Amino acid sequence: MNETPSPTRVPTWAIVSRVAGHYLRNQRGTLALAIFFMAVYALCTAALAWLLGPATKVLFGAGAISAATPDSGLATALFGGGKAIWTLPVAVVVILWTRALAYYVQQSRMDSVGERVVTAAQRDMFHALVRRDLASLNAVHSGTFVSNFLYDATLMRDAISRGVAAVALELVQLVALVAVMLYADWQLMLIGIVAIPGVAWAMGKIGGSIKRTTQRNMEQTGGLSTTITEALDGRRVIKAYGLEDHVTRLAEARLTERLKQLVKLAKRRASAVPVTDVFSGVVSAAVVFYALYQTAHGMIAADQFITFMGAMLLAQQPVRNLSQVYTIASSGMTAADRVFAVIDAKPDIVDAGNAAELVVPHAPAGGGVTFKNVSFAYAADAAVPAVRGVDIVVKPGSKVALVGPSGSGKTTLFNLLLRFYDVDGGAIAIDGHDIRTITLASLRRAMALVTQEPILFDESVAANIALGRPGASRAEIEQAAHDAAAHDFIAALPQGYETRVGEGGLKLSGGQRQRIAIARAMLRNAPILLLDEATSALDTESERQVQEALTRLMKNRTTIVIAHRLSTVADADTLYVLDRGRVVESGSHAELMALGGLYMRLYHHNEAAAAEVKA
Ligand SMILES: Nc1ncnc2c1ncn2[C@@H]1O[C@H](COP(=O)(O)OP(=O)(O)OP(=O)(O)O)[C@@H](O)[C@H]1O
Repeated sequence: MNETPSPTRVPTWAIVSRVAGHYLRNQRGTLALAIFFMAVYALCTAALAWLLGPATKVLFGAGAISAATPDSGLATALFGGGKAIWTLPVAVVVILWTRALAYYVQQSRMDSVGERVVTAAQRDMFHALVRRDLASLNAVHSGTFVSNFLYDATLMRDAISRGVAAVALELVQLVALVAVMLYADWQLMLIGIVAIPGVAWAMGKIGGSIKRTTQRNMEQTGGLSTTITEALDGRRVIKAYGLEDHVTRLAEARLTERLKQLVKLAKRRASAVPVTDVFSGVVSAAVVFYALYQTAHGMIAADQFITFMGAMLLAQQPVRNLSQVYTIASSGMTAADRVFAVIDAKPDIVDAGNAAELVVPHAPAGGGVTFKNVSFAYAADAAVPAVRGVDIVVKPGSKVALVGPSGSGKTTLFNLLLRFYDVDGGAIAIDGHDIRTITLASLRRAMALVTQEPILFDESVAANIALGRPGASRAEIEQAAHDAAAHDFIAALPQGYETRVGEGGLKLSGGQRQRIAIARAMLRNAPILLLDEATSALDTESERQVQEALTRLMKNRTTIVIAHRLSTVADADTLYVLDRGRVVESGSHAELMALGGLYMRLYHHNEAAAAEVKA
């Protein structure tokens, strides 16, 4: 089973432009507000650096302030004439409070943008997921999808709310601080700029490594989700066979493997700040050296020097944060790539361009099904066709049974009729219409499928029945339940039709679940009924009740039934006996028994097994 749905396929710019164009587009207002407050935050930081000049003047006297300083007029107006003792502290408080408010607004807005983007992406993922072909759903383990949904989407959110937000915030701050540094001394500033290529190169290296480690980590998270879903889905078998230790070992192996990658990732991420510090340390030393040289030669005033150093020290934090942002963004890109891979997966089984809506009347007017020379092989086992040269005719209103040993192709024929897969050769038609020429929705509307293990969702009984025909009235739901011999037990449940059935319908017995599934099929009122071993998992009493319900359900409908217990289909109009993908015999029960072939052997084998069970 493929657990690696998406190696990195798309360039970074394409991912960024897709997030921006598709997901951030309708959040422009919030983004503009956040960016405005980021600018306010940055200006406040720059103002703090600038304030160091006047503060120096106050502390060291007027001689400390450079006459050439362009803002000395403003500084004098605000802080001159002894006012500084009041105005300077007030300015510090006002700037810090404004900065705090700006931080809160921009951060909360950006977080909400991140959450909205992720929810929109999850919505798109789910939409694409449920519309995928069965083949592609089968090819990826459900645990991987769970991890796409929860883990990858969260990394994507972090990249936006902590990554994009921080990039914008820190960049604006950096620009403002650079402006202060330039104003204080442009030559010193040039020395500072020398560090940028070095830091960028180092960050590129670290980011690339983080991307690769994140990719592996995501795959392992998918594997871990798989182990957890399997352990929960198989809980009954695990308990019955005492497999707790076995599955715990599996989970531990996954966790240990994942931990290794997480530790590696943590190391890569943590290396971003020190690497930046190494570069900025060298540059700071060079700046200090040159500044001291200038001071010694009377080329720079004390307030300029202090302002420059203040701005440079304040700039360390944005530079550090930017280096970390790169690591968060790298993970987010990898995650977004995987998320988009899920969203972009297009089903192969789609409506043909000129597909028509098929309306199938109930028998006897319609509902005839024909398989003509049908062949099909699953992609996983392309060399061995699952069915080949199959010819089956199901007349409207008749009951046809598909029988045969395990693996002979019975379920595959259902899969093909429902167009879960397309035939490789031959054709399937309903009332003479090739099913590839009609819309998928109308094709599937014409059929009701009742499976051996009915699928119930953790909703109310009424909601589960209503899935047969969304929008059905309460009276119609109850009528369907009556017809399925389910009304009495439903009425006896604690909240009647409003009782939740539990995960997978676990709060109900097998027979009860089956009758709810039959009620659902009753409500669907489809002209063609597909029964897949509908009674084989039940005890005698439940089977009798379900069988009665099924008999009512089959009235005026074409029925195709897969059966292992041949006694339940002895009354079928025609039985098709499959063996290794081919129809080897067909006819009524009596005809097939008279033939004395595979069917007769299977029948005797069945009878003997049933007698053994009774004994
Ligand atoms: N999703 C799949 N991918 C690959 N091979 C498959 C798949 N499903 C079924 N097969 C193969 O196709 C063949 C027919 O399987 P199918 O499920 O149609 O048999 P069946 O008659 O319904 O068996 P059973 O009575 O045991 O349910 C088998 O060899 C099986 O291994």
